[in-house]
Amino acid sequence: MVEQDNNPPAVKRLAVIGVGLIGGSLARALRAIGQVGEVVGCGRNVAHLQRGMDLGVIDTFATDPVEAVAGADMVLVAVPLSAMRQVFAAIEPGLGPDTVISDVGSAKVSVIEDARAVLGSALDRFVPGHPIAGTEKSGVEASFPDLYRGRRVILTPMAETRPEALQLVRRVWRLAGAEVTDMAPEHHDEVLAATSHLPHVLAYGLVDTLSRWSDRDEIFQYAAGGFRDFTRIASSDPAMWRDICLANHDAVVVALERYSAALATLTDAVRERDGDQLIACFSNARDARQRFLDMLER
Ligand SMILES: NC(=O)C1=CN([C@@H]2O[C@H](COP(=O)(O)OP(=O)(O)OC[C@H]3O[C@@H](n4cnc5c(N)ncnc54)[C@H](O)[C@@H]3O)[C@@H](O)[C@H]2O)C=CC1
Ligand SMILES: O=C(O)C(=O)Cc1ccc(O)cc1
Repeated sequence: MVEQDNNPPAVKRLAVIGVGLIGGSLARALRAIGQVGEVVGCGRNVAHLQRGMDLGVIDTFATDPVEAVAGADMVLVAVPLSAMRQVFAAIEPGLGPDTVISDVGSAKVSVIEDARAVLGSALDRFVPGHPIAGTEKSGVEASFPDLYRGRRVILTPMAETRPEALQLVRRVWRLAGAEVTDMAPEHHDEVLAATSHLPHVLAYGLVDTLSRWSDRDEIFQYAAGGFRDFTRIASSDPAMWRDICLANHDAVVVALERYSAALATLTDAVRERDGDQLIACFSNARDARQRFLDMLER
């Protein structure tokens, strides 16, 4: 049943800076339930913004960030991590005294540093956020309204974040169907380095290595479903993942080093034909993955 009533929408005017997979999906989710009055898109590419209008994701657009955020009660910054600081600086002069600003960046410490550097007096209305939902696809065409349904969103509020700003952002993500959790930004970056950033680097590393194994792509012809499952995320946007590795470098290096040590131990076990150690590793991994799947179903 679509939730629709005569109450005013949660957000009267939403400005989405960066109308791609993530920003476009939140706009679609709120529109689908009548919880946004108007969506203004902002980006650098007019053809992409026009596509967002044609798809019904945004109502209107502006390429000037100040124009885009004028009169908005909420601004969602959904651009690559390397563009965050420049976008915050560009929107700052257009923000109203009560405009709430949030972002969706995959690393949080770096985004908070960017906001602190340029958001000025609007910093107390900035709510750093990260939806743990996405796909390997990019762009507004890939956006869909149910992306956040049943998924988690992590908010990493700062000491100065106003409670009413946090409340609005929390409400918006809940309306989109997400389960919202608060977390310290440093902890967020460590956890996501392990569960998201490391697997992406591993998938890219595996496919890159195999593609160089032979000068043709011959070995891929013999890959089974497991290879496809393991490497889906290597189809993700390389520039986005470069940005994530650079923004969260300390935690990603720690995760990679821990994984490398575990891989060295596994290599020894295979070399020494230590079947017991292989069984111990594989069984523990299978049990842990089952617990993970059970958690998803709860
Ligand atoms: N793709 C995913 O699965 C997830 C991505 N994220 C984060 O969300 C953010 C956006 O990612 P996606 O939506 O996947 O990317 P996307 O490529 O689909 O969309 C990004 C949009 O930002 C625009 N853009 C780039 N630079 C800009 C600038 N300087 N000013 C205005 N617009 C600009 C692009 O033209 C594009 O429309 C990234 O920070 C990423 O780390 C978070 C969760 C999941
Ligand atoms: O495609 C997938 O499975 C993902 O893992 C998507 C994703 C990418 C980046 C994030 O910060 C969060 C989720």
